[in-house]
Amino acid sequence: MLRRGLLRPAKWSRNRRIQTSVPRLADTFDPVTAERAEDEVDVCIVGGGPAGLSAAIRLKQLEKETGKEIRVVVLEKGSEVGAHIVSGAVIEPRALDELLPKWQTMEGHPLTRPATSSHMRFLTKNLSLPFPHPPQMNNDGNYILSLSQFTRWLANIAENEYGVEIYPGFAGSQLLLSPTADAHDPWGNKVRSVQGVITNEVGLARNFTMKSSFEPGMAFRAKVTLLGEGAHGSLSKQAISMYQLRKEAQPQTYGIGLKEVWRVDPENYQPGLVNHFLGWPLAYDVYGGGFEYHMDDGLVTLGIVIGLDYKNPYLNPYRELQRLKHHPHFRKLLSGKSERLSYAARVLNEGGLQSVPRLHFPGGALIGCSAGFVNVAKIKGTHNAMKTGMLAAESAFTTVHPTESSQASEAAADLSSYETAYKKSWVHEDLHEVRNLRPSFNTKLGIWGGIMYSGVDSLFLKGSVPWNFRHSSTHITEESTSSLDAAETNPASWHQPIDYPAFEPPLSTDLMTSVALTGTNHAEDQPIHLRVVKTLEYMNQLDQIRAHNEKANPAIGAGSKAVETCSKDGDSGKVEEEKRVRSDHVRKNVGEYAGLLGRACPAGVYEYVDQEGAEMGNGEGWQGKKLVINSQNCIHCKLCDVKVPSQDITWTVPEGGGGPKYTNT
Ligand SMILES: Cc1cc2nc3c(=O)[nH]c(=O)nc-3n(C[C@H](O)[C@H](O)[C@H](O)COP(=O)(O)OP(=O)(O)OC[C@H]3O[C@@H](n4cnc5c(N)ncnc54)[C@H](O)[C@@H]3O)c2cc1C
Ligand code: SF4
Repeated sequence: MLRRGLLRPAKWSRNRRIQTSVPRLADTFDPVTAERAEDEVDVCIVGGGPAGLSAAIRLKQLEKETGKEIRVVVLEKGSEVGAHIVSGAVIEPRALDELLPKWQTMEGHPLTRPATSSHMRFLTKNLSLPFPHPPQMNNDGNYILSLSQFTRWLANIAENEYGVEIYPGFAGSQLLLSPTADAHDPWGNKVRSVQGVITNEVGLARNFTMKSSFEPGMAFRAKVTLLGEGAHGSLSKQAISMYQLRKEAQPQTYGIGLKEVWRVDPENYQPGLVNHFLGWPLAYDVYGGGFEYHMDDGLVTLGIVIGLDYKNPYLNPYRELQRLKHHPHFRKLLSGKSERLSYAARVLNEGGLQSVPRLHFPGGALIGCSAGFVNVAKIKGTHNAMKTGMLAAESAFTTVHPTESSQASEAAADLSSYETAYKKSWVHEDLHEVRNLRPSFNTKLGIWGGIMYSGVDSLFLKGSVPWNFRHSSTHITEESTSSLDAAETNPASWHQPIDYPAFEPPLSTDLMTSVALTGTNHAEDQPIHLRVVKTLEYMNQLDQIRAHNEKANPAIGAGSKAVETCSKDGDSGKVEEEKRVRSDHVRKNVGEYAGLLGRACPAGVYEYVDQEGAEMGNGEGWQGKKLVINSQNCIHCKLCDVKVPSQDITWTVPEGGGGPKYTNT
């Protein structure tokens, strides 16, 4: 795999256009007028997860089958493929069976531990009671593995057997738009098409001036751009908003999954065992539960998934996971010579079928969890992510190499055939059957009503009813890009703080001890990638991008102006505006929601600290409190962007290669 700063393969320079003017150091960087190196590819895939890698392999298989050459590039923001992958994971191999039918005979494949028994248990504080599990949770034929290791294996195959170009350490930070409106969005509006992706600049200082290590981001100009960024991707969010892809779908909803990997005492190891847990420690009105999967090599992955529509701002997902391990069941499992190896967290889509947006836009498409194909009843999304990647690849291939019956076109790539194929595929069936289960927990009948409805639907009705439940009665329109989960949060005054038990190391530890296990690192002096910006402003800025691009260098379009509110030196209007936004943020989040992010972020990035002395009057705080963002700790889970009640945090990509370094999550 290519690493940033190393020699590029011959192919790299084939179409690369390097412009000659060198930026003066300490200048402020302007992303719109910047001169960049360019590379031309047929298909640019953002994200080296199961969806992106499956799409890449399928494209190259079609090249082999037809003899028609296609250049495929995968950009991955992690320092290597798998470094940012977090999953359970018990996976259904049906998409893999289709993609690589001979995988069982392939060297080093990681599907070595079949799931041999699956159980559901209901926990009270001290008891673990058997509970009937829905048929969807049957794991016959499935495998327990580390998805991080699975993607590494898939990346090797993509690269070494099929010639996919994979560039880890390259974060897609902007969509490259056509200079003029050359296409129509799904609703008939004249829009600019996506013509590729611009990667993040490297070597910018916190105040946006250029350090000696500065390298502008590269433009990957592509006939087709596939966004496979996983749940709540930052470019996907822009595309969904720009092309109104959610116009006919319900808002997406999310859960936060936190997990640990333990090497357990051999006495407690039951290879192939899958346990799911309902009940304690979560309050009765919180959707979620625990999991425990016995992988290969004496390793057990355990964790908790919590619906982000939780109401009580005092809830602390990290403390819930630590408390879960205090249950007698987990105390026993983790006793003796057991040792914790890893900690990780990531949001996952829970919206299901009702929340799947339009999948294609002029020039590209959303694949995998960028669109949101997790089957919540199964707690599985990998099979659907892979299959949608494959379906999009087939559509992309025909766009790049039109058949005699499909006309070659100069216009932006149209991947509507992918949308049609998805609707006819087993992915759609998989989601259709369970579409009412998760939203049934949001009816007036509450959690117990949801459990009862889900039992009847999953056992007998199997989704064959004429109705579709909505995710919430909260007044958020389908077109809105605001988060439904954020809107579900209650003011702190409606709740009591939660009294979490003290940590009992090594069974349960403080947050920073866990974060240290993620290997997270970001270059210290870089612009803060967690931008405090009002959502409405963010949306207005997206509109401005389009206008701005009319005037800007037509070769290299849009992007980071949309998410850039950090002030630059000497821009006093912006400094004042930024202070006002931060002050509003603190007033809303501390004043009404007891500083929710200080608890909810699973890496301790946000702190509402006391302002001191001269700082008191500088206008960026509220009633003696100010917001501190320890962005170097961010593990890229995306919770803050989804859950912050004020909807004024936008997660953007930091320098490529930064973030966690997961190996077995
Ligand atoms: C706690 C938890 C438990 C789960 N358990 C299971 C399970 O047991 N079984 C199952 O099947 N599914 C499970 N899932 C869901 C499953 O992990 C996802 O459905 C699957 O990973 C989606 O694959 P993807 O390729 O769409 O996205 P991801 O796996 O999220 O991969 C996206 C990749 O894109 C990269 N990326 C993102 N943005 C950019 C950018 N702008 N530029 C460059 N790179 C970028 C990321 O670094 C990442 O490598 C679980 C999820 C979680 C969080
Ligand atoms: S800052 Fe946001 S994305 Fe980063 S770890 Fe915290 S909640 Fe997750």
